[in-house]
Amino acid sequence: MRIAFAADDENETTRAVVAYLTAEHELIRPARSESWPQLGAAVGRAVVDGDADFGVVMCWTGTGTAIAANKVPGVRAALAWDAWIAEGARKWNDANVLAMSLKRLAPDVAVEVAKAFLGVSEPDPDEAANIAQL
Ligand SMILES: O=C(CO)[C@H](O)[C@H](O)COP(=O)(O)O
Repeated sequence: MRIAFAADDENETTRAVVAYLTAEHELIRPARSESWPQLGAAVGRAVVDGDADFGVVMCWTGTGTAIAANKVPGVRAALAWDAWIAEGARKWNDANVLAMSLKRLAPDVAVEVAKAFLGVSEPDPDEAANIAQL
């Protein structure tokens, strides 16, 4: 899949996520900046515009990039810190952008979270009515 990715800092965790996305998906970098509001918005726009299937954003907490992405109409960005939360965000919320903390997730956990998020092909149809209200 085409994954739009941005992070406002680089460390072992972001490098592990980039390596995974590059190996398993097509990595798209819609913006290079250290401004987390701009990065979150750029990834959100890439998803909504159809340039990417999903987005992954990372900042120190994950929250700022999630908020910035969610300001783009049509984006449903979810902050996730473990695989269950990430999988649930896709299944039950049809999230289209994953946000993670690059400071609090170990590299292997961040990759596991991204894999769980991107591993769900379709949201749960039982949630369709709820998702439609978002
Ligand atoms: O987690 C973040 C936003 O939620 C940022 O990564 C953190 O606040 C650092 O930002 P800056 O480099 O602009 O000081």
